[in-house]
Amino acid sequence: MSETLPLRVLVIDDERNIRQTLGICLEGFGCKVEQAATGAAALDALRREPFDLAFCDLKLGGESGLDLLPQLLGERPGLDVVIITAYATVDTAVEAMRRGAKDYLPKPFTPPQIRHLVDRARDRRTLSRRLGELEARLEEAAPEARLETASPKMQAVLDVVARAASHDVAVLLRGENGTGKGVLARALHAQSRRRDRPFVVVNCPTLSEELLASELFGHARGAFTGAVRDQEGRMEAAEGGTVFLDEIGEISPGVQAKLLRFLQEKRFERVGEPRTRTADVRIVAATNRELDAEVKAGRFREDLLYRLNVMEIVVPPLRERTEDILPLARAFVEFFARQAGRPPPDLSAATEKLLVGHAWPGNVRELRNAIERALILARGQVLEPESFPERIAASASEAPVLGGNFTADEIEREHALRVMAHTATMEEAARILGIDASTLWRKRKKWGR
Ligand SMILES: Nc1ncnc2c1ncn2[C@@H]1O[C@H](COP(=O)(O)OP(=O)(O)OP(=O)(O)O)[C@@H](O)[C@H]1O
Repeated sequence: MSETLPLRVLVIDDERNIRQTLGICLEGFGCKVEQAATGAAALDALRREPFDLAFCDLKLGGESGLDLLPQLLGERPGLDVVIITAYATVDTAVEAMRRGAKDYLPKPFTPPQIRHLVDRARDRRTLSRRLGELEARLEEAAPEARLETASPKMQAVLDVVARAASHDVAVLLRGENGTGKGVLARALHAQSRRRDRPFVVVNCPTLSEELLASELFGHARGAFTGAVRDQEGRMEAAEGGTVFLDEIGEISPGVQAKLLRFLQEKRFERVGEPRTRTADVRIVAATNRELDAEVKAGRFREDLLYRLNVMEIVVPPLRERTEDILPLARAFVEFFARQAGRPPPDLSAATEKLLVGHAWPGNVRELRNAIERALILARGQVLEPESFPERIAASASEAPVLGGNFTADEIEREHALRVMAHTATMEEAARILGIDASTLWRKRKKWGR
């Protein structure tokens, strides 16, 4: 597995000697170090680069490190600040902590003391990341992702994900709803050198244009109604990590332009603020649409598509990796049984046949929901087909298959329904089917859908 990103440390001291000694020592512990001799230089450096840790002298020539402290934190709220001083007294230590310092280092200091402070800063960073992950998992009550697969198609996808992880390029995941694009984006992050930094999800279509721009890039107080204070965006919050943009095909032209600039230059402005900021994040985007078609239709910028799909990964639908159905189903049974505090039931042979035979238009999400529901309904130690919804049971026994004993009309209906299951609009489905939307509309009425 690749190295993680080094801790970025800013040393703020007016004495060149101290800056250099501390710098050499920190570099020896694997940190990336920059130096600043004045408060203004320190603030400038913080604006340019998101540091993790700062060592700040209590006396900076005529300036006071204690007064500088709130300004440093105002610039980077997540920064860990350690105050250094030759004038150690309990009072200044308490005051420094009160103003937001994380630690206190009396001069003269020794390398083991510095190492201890660096380790503490690393631990804090890891803890806050893990807390974020746990909160996200609690919110979704999601089972552990199962990344083993017996399907050659899915294995090929996982291989590309592993390769993409070690190259810091933008990745576009394409696939139907519920195929696990979010799960793969998370896996990619976890295998990359950014894994100790945040993984942040932005669900694009749930927000209006203005709110999405503000969600991504932040806003200044008063930028729009309801913007009561300055707010950082998800790009800043994810500094050093990965931002997962779900349903990227849905974003408006205005946000497309902002995102393109960000991908080109890593620069952006908060909504309503002239100042240009930078953020170092990897973008992973996902879509269930044919973005090439969206480009042709003039709804999606071609230059943005080429920035997003430096690597493109197509995630196969569950019906094209039937080998995965039962292992996933068993993993979900275990998870939901554990949640309910009961022993996991077995799948009967009839249930296994049913699950493997269903087309799963909603993919892994549909399978997960079906198992969750079945566990609520089934009391016994074996899950039988009766605990599954009618449409799943029916599709296993009756779904027409190519080359089977079915009329062309039945095959057409099945094909059209499956296409409609993974398209956002009737127009899109009609385009794929090669008919016009009004014809599809009439056919649907005839089929009772
Ligand atoms: N390999 C896997 N192991 C365990 N759970 C999975 C796996 N793949 C998908 N899931 C589960 O299936 C559901 C859908 O996954 P996910 O949200 O990643 O799909 P998606 O393709 O991003 O869907 P959408 O396009 O609708 O956002 C989630 O509940 C997720 O936990």
